[in-house]
Parts: sequence; C-alpha cells; structure tokens
Amino acid sequence: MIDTFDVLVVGAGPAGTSAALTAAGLGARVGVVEAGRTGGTCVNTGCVPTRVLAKTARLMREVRSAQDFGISVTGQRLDWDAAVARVRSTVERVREAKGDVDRFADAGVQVLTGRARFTSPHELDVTSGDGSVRRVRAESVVLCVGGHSRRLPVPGAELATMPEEVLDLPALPRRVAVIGAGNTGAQLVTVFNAFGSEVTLLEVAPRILAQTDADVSAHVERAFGEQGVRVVTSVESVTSLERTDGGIRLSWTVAGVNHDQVVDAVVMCTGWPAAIEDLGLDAAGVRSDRGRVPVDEYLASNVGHVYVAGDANGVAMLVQAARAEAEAAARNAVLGTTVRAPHRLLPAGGFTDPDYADVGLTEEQARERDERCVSVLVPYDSLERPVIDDRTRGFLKLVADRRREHLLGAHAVGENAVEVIQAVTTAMAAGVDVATLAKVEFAYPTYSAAIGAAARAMTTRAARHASNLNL
Ligand SMILES: Cc1cc2nc3c(=O)[nH]c(=O)nc-3n(C[C@H](O)[C@H](O)[C@H](O)COP(=O)(O)OP(=O)(O)OC[C@H]3O[C@@H](n4cnc5c(N)ncnc54)[C@H](O)[C@@H]3O)c2cc1C
Ligand SMILES: NC(=O)c1ccc[n+]([C@@H]2O[C@H](COP(=O)([O-])OP(=O)(O)OC[C@H]3O[C@@H](n4cnc5c(N)ncnc54)[C@H](O)[C@@H]3O)[C@@H](O)[C@H]2O)c1
Repeated sequence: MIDTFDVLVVGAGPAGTSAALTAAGLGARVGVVEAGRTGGTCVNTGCVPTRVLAKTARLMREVRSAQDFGISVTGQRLDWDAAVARVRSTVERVREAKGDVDRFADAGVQVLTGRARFTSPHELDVTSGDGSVRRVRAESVVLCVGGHSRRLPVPGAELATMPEEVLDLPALPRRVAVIGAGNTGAQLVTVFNAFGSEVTLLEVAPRILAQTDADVSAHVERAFGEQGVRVVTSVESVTSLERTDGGIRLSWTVAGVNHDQVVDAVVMCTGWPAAIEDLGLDAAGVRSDRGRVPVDEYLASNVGHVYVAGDANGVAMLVQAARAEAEAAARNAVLGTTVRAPHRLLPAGGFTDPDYADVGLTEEQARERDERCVSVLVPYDSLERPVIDDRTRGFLKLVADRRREHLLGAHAVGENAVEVIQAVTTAMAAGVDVATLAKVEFAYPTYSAAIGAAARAMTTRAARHASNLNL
C-alpha cells in the first residue's frame, strides 16, 4: 500500500521542520522524511556544535586575559575529550529544548525515518536503515535536504577531516591546516587558535571571508595574523595531502610556486553543495545546476509541484533563511503558488575572534549602484564600553544612500558584532531612517551605542569613505 500525503517534506532540518509545521498548520496531510536526526546540520553537526566550540574558545581567551583584571589563573589547559563531551551533551540539550518530534506529533505530521528518493514526479521510495523500502505519494514535495561538505578532488584528500568530523579527532591537533576561509573555516581557525593549535589557513580567493564587506574581511584577516595564524590567500590550488612519519604533508601552489607544510590535521571547509546525489531528481524531471536545485521567485523548481527551501537551493544558506523560505514554500504547496521568497534583509555573522556580522549591501555593492553613497565607520576604540571591557578591536560601518536618509547596509567587527547588526536590521526592517536612528537613546555603556554614534556622524555630514580611515 502507498501512503499518500498532500505535502511530503524531505529533510527535517530548520527548513524541513518549518515547512512541515507550516503545511500542517494550514490543514494539509503532511509527511516528513528524515534520513538522519531531526534538527539537520544546524543542530547536530553545524551551528550548535560550532557555537559551543566558539564559546569554549572564548572562555580560553577570557581566562588568558583574566590576569589583566587582577584575577590570577594558573594551569590553563584544554581537555579535548571534556570539551568534545560538552559539545555533544549541549547538542542533546538543544534537541530536547526544541522537541521537534513532539512538535511534529502535536501538529499531526507523520515522520518517516529513512532516505527518500524519487521514483516518479509524485512518488518517492523511503529506504530505512534496515533496508526496508516504503513507497509514498504526494501532491506536492518540499525538498529541504540541505547540503554537505565538499572534499577537494586531490590526491590524499581522504586524509582530510571534514567540518562535520572535527569532534571525531582523537586529540587536539598541535598543528592544523584549515582549507577554505568561508564562515566555517574562519570559525574553526579561531577555535583551534584559542585552543593552542598552530593554525594555517589557505584560501583561493584574494581575501578571507570573501562574501563580506572588504573592511570586515581585512580586519579579521589582520587579527588572525596578529594571533599567530598563518593566512595564505590567492592559493592557486591545493595539490596533495600525503601521510608522512611526522603527520600529513599538505602541498599547494601560489603564483606558480610550490609550498608544503606538515601538520597533524587538515580540515577542508571548501564549500557546501546540496545533498542531491541520491535523490533521484531525474525520475521527477527536476533539474539541478552546479550542486544546487535552482528555484524561481516562489521557491518552485522547474517542476511546478516540487519546491526547494534552505541550503539545497543555494540562495542564502543560513538557518534564518531556511526557515523563512520553507514557510513560503509550504504555503505555496498548500494554497497555490502566491508567496514570493522572502529575504529582503538577512543579517548573519560568525563567531570568530573578533566576531563579524553584516546585513544588506556591502560598501562595494552599494558603490556599484551609486558611487556617491555614503559610509561612516565608528571604531570600537572610540566608545566607552569596548574600552571598559578591553575589547577595542572592531568597528561598526553604516552605508546609506547619497541623501543620508536610508540605510543600505551595516557591517561590524568586534565584540557583540552579531547583536549590534541585529539591532540595525530591526531598524532597517521597520523603515527607520538615519535621522530617526540618530535620535534613538542607547543604554550606557553598550556596544550598540556604536549605532547611534554612526547615525549621528552620518547626519552631521562627517561621513567619510571608510578606506580613508586607518582600521
Ligand atoms: C559548521 C557550520 C556552522 C554553521 N553555523 C551557522 C550559524 O551559526 N548560523 C546560521 O544561520 N547558519 C549556520 N550554518 C548553516 C546552517 O547549518 C544551514 O544553513 C541550515 O542547517 C540549513 O538548513 P536546511 O534545513 O536547509 O538543511 P540541513 O540543516 O542540512 O537539514 C537537511 C536535512 O535533510 C536530511 N536529508 C538529506 N537528504 C535526505 C533524503 N534524501 N531523505 C531524507 N532526509 C534527507 C538530512 O539528514 C538533514 O537532516 C552552519 C553550517 C555549518 C556547516
Ligand atoms: N555563522 C554562520 O552563519 C555560518 C557558519 C558556517 C557556515 N555557514 C554557511 O554554510 C555554508 C557553507 O559554509 P562554508 O564556509 O563551509 O563554505 P563556503 O562555500 O561559504 O566557503 C568555502 C570557502 O572555501 C574556499 N575554497 C574553495 N576551494 C578551495 C581550495 N581548493 N583551496 C582553498 N580554498 C578553497 C572558497 O573560496 C570559500 O571561501 C555557507 O553558505 C555559510 O554561509 C554559516
């Protein structure tokens, strides 16, 4: 017998959970298929574990600087096994707090455990761990299958540790190379650096965090250098990994010159293609392109009743985006295709040392649209709170239109950068203009005071091009 659903959601990460609960809330008969654990990459192997590691790294740094505040601390040492155990137990606590399985049950969503694969446009086989296969049929399908890390196709790549496997390292590597300076790589650099590893970072792009505003990227890169991280950008290619007596020899080229270094672990953070290899997309006629399933403005694939939300469509690849897209896709699947993909403003950030975050246009993007747009940058060392906390590294940069009325983007580096940017995002979402923002009272002494200072500087025409400032 074939189980039949109005909406079948494939994947129960942030996107799948939102899609399934939204569709069920609209009265649809909903099934959700999950091959692994509910919560997806985010809870089990991505954001949550990385955030716990970032917290551990922060504690290491805090303890190191405690002396400056008159607290004597002796014998600081990271216990890798205890740190890993803490990460794993936190993942379980987060899973418990979220209670996804209960939420599905309460909403009447049927959970099917196994791996889904299309056999035709409306039918999928769900293969469970014991090999048993169950066929399901659905009017609409919402693909929320997320992605996975990408192993570079180079000799010896099997020696690398992928980001999802970092916790499986038997011990803290004394020397570690991180390949790829996107959000994942940058955060792992900070974690290993704080833990005391010798870290080398390799990146093909001319700068780290290449998607962020250039000032943000330069600031974090400089901080990494000062913390003893060897940062190598404009890498032409990573050529091989080879087991040696002393560890793993990692080889790469820059400007035609060969380089190598022996390390204890190589972590490959070199991209995040959609998990679509075994999904049988051909059987449904769904097209994929360069490791993702392209969607239209309504989150539909080229096959009208198959929607794609979250990392799998390659649009934004963030939890908040996945949830918002999934809600829209589920509404379209149940009520007919009427809701456009959201993402007018998408704040995001990373928990490195220093933290970084952004929302809206980078200054480069804004200047491409209008060379006369205005930017103002408030360095953290000009504000009381960062001085009080001895966290003066960083800045907030606001970018506005040439009339200094509307905010186009905001970029921050430093303590609480993500929260500061979230506050700016709220103002932008509410349509608050620069003049109004300049009049807002900010509690004293706070990091978000940087927002008021930047807005006031903008209204007093003190705005300068950020590149004129010595960051
Ligand atoms: C190390 C790391 C740190 C991150 N930190 C952050 C952060 O701080 N903030 C942030 O916003 N984002 C972060 N991200 C990104 C975030 O994890 C993703 O954007 C988010 O998880 C995407 O949600 P999703 O539901 O699309 O996919 P996923 O969370 O990947 O969920 C997909 C689910 O689908 C299941 N699945 C796949 N194929 C099938 C199939 N054929 N059948 C059945 N089930 C299937 C998988 O088992 C998985 O559970 C991080 C990512 C990584 C790797
Ligand atoms: N805090 C967060 O919000 C957070 C944290 C982690 C990941 N994420 C999201 O998850 C997704 C995956 O992130 P990611 O960092 O794993 O991947 P990514 O694709 O964002 O970054 C991969 C990096 O590897 C580099 N690279 C690729 N091939 C290389 C090579 N051969 N040698 C050296 N460098 C190479 C790329 O230039 C790029 O900078 C992203 O969309 C990201 O935004 C978000």
